[in-house]
Amino acid sequence: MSLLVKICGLSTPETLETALEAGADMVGFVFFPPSPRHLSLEAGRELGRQVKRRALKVALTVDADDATLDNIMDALSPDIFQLHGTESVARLRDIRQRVGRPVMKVVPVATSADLAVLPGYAEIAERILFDARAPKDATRPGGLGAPFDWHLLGNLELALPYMVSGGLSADNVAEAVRVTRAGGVDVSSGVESAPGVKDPEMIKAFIRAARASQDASQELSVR
Ligand SMILES: O=C(O)c1ccccc1N[C@@H]1O[C@H](COP(=O)(O)O)[C@@H](O)[C@H]1O
Repeated sequence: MSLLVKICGLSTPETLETALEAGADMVGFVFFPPSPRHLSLEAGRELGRQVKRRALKVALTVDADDATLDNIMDALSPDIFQLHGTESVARLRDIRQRVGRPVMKVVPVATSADLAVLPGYAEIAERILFDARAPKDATRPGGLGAPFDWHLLGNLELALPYMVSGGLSADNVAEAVRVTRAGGVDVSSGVESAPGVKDPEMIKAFIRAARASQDASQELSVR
């Protein structure tokens, strides 16, 4: 299966176009006011129109209430919701039913104990995204450019598809895929020149490096 590449936190037509033309499978839009990548509903609507089915549109939310989810559905009509907060399994079930779209639950990782939540989420979510656990005093639960210890996923057996994020860049994405055996990768800070400012060359380099990592692992498996 081909590696899914998600570029998250896109906020301008130009960088969105770069990600789409470079072959991103998923493009992420952040709806979380404290984030430097936060989008208004109107900006989300415009960027969403630009995608024209060339990639899956992912709406990133953090403990969003029902009204916010409804507004995002109306503006962006996302293909997937990325739930990046402390949503419980029960809340996940409600959201899944309310939006009628697949959900990708983020599991923050710092130690192996963080993986204990997986069986509950796996009943509802279509996909899991493992991200570095943010420090307690962080202003947001992700998008901080910090990696976690990928070896914690080394022996993971999960029936669901999963992706990995947290401090990825063109330089380390191949190693992250090799260690975690993730089916997808997600990046935000690692393709930016400053928080919230996406860099077209870094986006292209990341997608190239992610694709090359897969070619390399396929080569190894036929030897
Ligand atoms: O991007 C943000 O600002 C953000 C805000 C709140 C929750 C998650 C956020 N981003 C996601 O965090 C991970 C890791 O990002 P990074 O590459 O380390 O910057 C990724 O899934 C982003 O989508």
